[in-house]
Parts: sequence; structure tokens; C-alpha cells
Amino acid sequence: MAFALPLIIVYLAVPSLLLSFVQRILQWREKKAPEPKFPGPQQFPVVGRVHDLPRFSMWKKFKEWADTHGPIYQTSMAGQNFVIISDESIAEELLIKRGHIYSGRPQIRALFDHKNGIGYLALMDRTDHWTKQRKWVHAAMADAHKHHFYGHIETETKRYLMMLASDPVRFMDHSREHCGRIMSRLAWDEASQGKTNGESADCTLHCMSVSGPIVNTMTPLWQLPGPLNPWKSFERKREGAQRAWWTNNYRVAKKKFAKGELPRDTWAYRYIEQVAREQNGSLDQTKDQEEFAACTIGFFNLVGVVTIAGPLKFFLMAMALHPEWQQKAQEELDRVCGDRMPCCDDFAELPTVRACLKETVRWRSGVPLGVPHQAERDDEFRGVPIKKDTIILACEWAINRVESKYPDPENYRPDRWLDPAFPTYQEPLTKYPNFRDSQFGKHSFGYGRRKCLGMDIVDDELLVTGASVLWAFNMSQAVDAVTGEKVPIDTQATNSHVILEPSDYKMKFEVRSEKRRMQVMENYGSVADGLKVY
Ligand code: HEM
Repeated sequence: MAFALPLIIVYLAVPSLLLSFVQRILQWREKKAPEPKFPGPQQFPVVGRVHDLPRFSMWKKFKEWADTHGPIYQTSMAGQNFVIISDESIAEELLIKRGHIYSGRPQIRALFDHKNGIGYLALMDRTDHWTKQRKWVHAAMADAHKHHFYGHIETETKRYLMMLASDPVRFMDHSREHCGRIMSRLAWDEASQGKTNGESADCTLHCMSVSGPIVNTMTPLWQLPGPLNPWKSFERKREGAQRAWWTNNYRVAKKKFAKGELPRDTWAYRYIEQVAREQNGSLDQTKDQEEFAACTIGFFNLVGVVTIAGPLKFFLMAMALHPEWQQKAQEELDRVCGDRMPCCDDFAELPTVRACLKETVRWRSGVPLGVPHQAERDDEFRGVPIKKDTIILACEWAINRVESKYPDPENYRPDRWLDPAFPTYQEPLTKYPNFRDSQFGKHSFGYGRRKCLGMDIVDDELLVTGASVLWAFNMSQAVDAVTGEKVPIDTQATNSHVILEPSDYKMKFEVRSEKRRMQVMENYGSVADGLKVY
């Protein structure tokens, strides 16, 4: 790669220098007053401010700049303009009230055709494909939520508890697989694909993240010709395999539907039944129509894996580090559920458990930068012009640390959702806190036309899974066998993906009693026959 550095410099420098030279001449000729600007870090020629922006944990640098430059500031990176927001109400003004302007998505260099294509609902511009897929996913999610996901969350949680009881060391793997199994069951009646689903999601997220392929930051490298461009060939293979896998699952589901063997409580059933209805019973579809269907269901279920696995892993971490909150939540569970594993119907009676979950997502954001929006046309905000294509980042990490709303922001404080003395307290506690429609913390799920489509399942899945783990286990920090010391956990070490998971850490799970162990095993026994394991 010795040739790469001069090449990068040439690619970055020549067009940018030319552009800046021409702009200066034009400004000088027109004797224009400089345009008003938002404050922001000092910019340097060509690079803007890319040189000291870390690819990993970038959100911390954005928070640091917010502390200096305020709740809305601007910066640029190699010619791309950014507006960074660290205040919820400003984010709402731009991304909700002016959602008709700020709801595009920026180009991610290492992916093919995600803005106009059919593969990635969350990364499309507002095309017809996006409208169609978003509408379909929204309706499918709302309908499944009405039935609390048909009991599959509880069934899979019985398996998850058994895995934690028998193989606690691999709790990180079990946690992601658990989330993958639930989504794969709901999508295609194929829970056994949960592990593949998790791996596929993880790899896709790597490719779409700034911390992923270097071409996502050094974008001109993407133009290197064939043999010199490992990123393009990797992506072609990755995307091809993912599409083929989604399409195969869709076709298998279609065959099962035709034979009357596909369960009605799958998203594939919902889709195929609509096809049959619209075509007077015929299931004939062109290759493109099948691929569209496969991507709609495939991406929907892929995005639901790590988005929940990340917060679940941080929740387990928080419980290990905060025995006082673990105990409070367990007392609540013992009172409400006794010897019965918790379920969706216990929602109203478990405010402490919900507060611990909600605080987890505030304390360690699953999407710490938010998902970037892009200006679809020129605009002006507070007298400052915002040019078309500017990327708007509502930095979740910073928004979650606004002291006036979240006092003592660096610490894990579930009481902020339970105690009327805190600004984020909301009544009645039988309903709040929640993820779906709390007045506070809704920024974690984004804004306006691009708002998250998964909040319903987040409420159910995190509640049942989190409450059930607390019901079954005592959790604590691992202890070093040699020194007898607690093994420290780095709570900020993550994979730095756009949707992130904590890095591997160690902790201890002990079944709360022998009786509880028996219950965990019996629960698993009661569902094992109906579970697809291989
Ligand atoms: C705690 C868990 C989750 C968090 C914090 C979260 C957060 C987000 C955020 C910040 C966005 C971008 C919104 C914007 O651009 O303004 C988003 C979009 C999206 N989310 Fe979630 N999400 C979670 C779980 C899920 C789940 C479980 C699913 C599906 C099963 C899901 C499906 C989606 C989809 C499809 C979009 C794209 C919407 C669009 O671009 O039009 N999310 N989510």
C-alpha cells in the first residue's frame, strides 16, 4: 500500500484546491460579504477537519466540540459539509418540522447503490422503493405488535435462559443469537437462521460504518481500478451472498405457502398472501419482484438483530456493575411474577425493570451518532444557509448528556425515570418509562419521516428478555481466579459500528436457586419440540 498515500493526497488535494481557488476568485470578483456560519472547529484547506476526527468512537469528539461550539455547529471533511446537533429541540426543528427538506441519506462509499436501490430501507433516499418498503414494514410491525409477536419472544427467551444456565461464558454469543432467532422466526419461520442473521447484520454494519472499510472516509480510493480495489470486490461478494440468502429464504417460504405449510404469523406469509390476493391467487412474480420482496423482509429482520442485541449486552453489563439496581428489579419481579417467568403481559407491573432498560439505552447509546440525514435542497436556519447535500447528525451521545435534561449524565441512574424529582419522570408508571411513546428519550429512535420502525418490538423484546434474565440469574463482575480481584469492564469499549455492540467482556451468571434452575430447564423442555434448532 506504499503507493496509496501519495495517491490519496492527489485525489483529495487537486479537486479541492482547484475548487477553493475558483471560489476565492469568484468571491473576490463579486466582493461578497462572507456568508453567516454556525460556529465550529477551525477548518483547514482540503481536509476541513478530518485529520483529528477518530474513526472509532467519533461521537466522543463530536461531544467535545459541542461543549466548545454549542448545540449546533458546522464542520467539514474533505469537502463534505456537516451540521452537528447536540440539542433535541434543534434536531426536532430541522429533522421533524422541516422533515420535507432533511430526510435524505448520505452516500456510504463502501456499499453499492443503497440510495436508489432496493436493499437497505434505512439507507435509501426517499424514493418510491423507500415509500413502499417503509409503509409495508410499518404495517407488518404494528400488526405483529398487536399480538405481542405471537408469543415467540417468550418461547425464544426460554431457550436463551437455558443457554445462559448451561454455557454462561458465551453469554455474548447467546445474546446476539437470541435476537437473531426471534427476528428469523418472525420473518420466515426459520429461527435456526438466527446466528447467520446476526453475523450478516454485523458484517453489513461494518461495511456501512466510518470505522469500517477505509473507503468510507478516504472516498476517492473507491475509484481505484479492479485489482487495486479490494473493497469493491469484497462488497460485491458480501452483498451478492446476502441477497442470495434472503431470496432463497423468500422462495422457500413461498413454496411452503403454496403447500399450506407456512405459519400465518410470519412476515413472509403476510407478504405472499398480499401477492396472492392482488393476483387472484397466483404467486407468479418476476425475478425483480421476488428480489424486492426478499429485500423488504430481509433488511427489516436484519436491522432488528443488533439494534436489540447491543442494548441487551449493555443491560447485562449494567446489572453486573450495579447490584443495587439488580436487587430492586429482582424484588419487583419476585413480587409480580413469583415462580413464573415474566412475559409481555407483565409490562404495567414492572416499572423498575423498564427504568433499568431505558436508562441502559441512554447511558450507552446503541446508535451514538444517530443515523445521518442529508439536506435534499438548499435551506436557511437561524439566518445561516445550509446547502443541499449537507449531512445533519443529531449526535445521540451528546443529546443524552445534556445536564438540564439528564442530571448526572455520565452515571447509570434508572431513578431518573422513576422519581418525580427528575426532569424525565413521566406518569403513570404503569405505562412509562417505555421506548415506544415516552415523552422523554424518544430522540434515541430518530426523527420525523425517518423515525425508527422497530420501537414496538424493542419494548416487548427488551422487557421480556431483560426481566427474564433478572428472574433467573444473579449477575456480577467476573472474578480473576488467580488474584481474586474483580475483572474490570471497559464500559465504553465497542465495535464503533453505526449501530454498535460492546466489545467482549467477562461477567458472571449464577442461577438464583436450584428451584429456579429446575424452572429454567422445565420451561425449555416445554417449548423445545417446537423450536427449530438446526
Ligand atoms: C433500541 C433499539 C433501537 C434503536 C435505538 C433504534 C434507533 C434507530 C434510529 C436512530 C434510526 C434512524 C432514524 C432517523 O434517521 O432519524 C432507526 C431507523 C430504523 N430502525 Fe431502528 N432502532 C432500534 C431498533 C430497531 C428494530 C428492532 C428494528 C426492526 C425490527 C428497527 C428498524 C428500523 C428501520 C427499518 C429504520 C429505518 C427507517 C427509515 O430510514 O425510514 N429498529 N432506528
